Amino acid sequence: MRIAVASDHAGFIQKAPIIEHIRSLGHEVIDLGPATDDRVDYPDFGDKVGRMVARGDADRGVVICGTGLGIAMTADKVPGIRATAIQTVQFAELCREHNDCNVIGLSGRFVPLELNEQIVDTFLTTEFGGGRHTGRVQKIMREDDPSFEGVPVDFTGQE
Ligand SMILES: O=C(CO)[C@H](O)[C@H](O)[C@H](O)COP(=O)(O)O
Repeated sequence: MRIAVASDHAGFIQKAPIIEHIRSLGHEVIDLGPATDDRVDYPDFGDKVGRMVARGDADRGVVICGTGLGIAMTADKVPGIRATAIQTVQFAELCREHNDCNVIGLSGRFVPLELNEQIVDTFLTTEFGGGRHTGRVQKIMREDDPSFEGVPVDFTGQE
């Protein structure tokens, strides 16, 4: 697969080893920066990865900031992206199996590299489960999203 990767200054320390790790698994990596650990704004980099995955120029994305939260929030704003911050291997598995997550946010400050590498392994090897999850994922994406496939949305209880 082609994997887009980016960070901010707080995630920068883990970006190179995570890229190396992803390449060692046989994937192609597109490094969307930054090139140094100078202070930057994480939304600029979350957005770049989200757009690249949404365009289909990358299959999945990995974004790294201090917590993994803000950079994942930003990627998730791009239509077609289902991004979330992940801190455990089990959540990495479930975000793929249940949510067809295509971008994960990692914490460069609070989660050790070894655990983040295991999270990435799981994120890249777990397939979407389909079945009962398909319609739910469609409801996440709403009608104006390019990946919406026409499943009727029933937001029960919605005003
Ligand atoms: O975690 C983050 C956003 O969710 C960022 O990486 C930073 O840790 C956070 O914005 C704090 O930035 P700082 O300039 O390093 O204090």
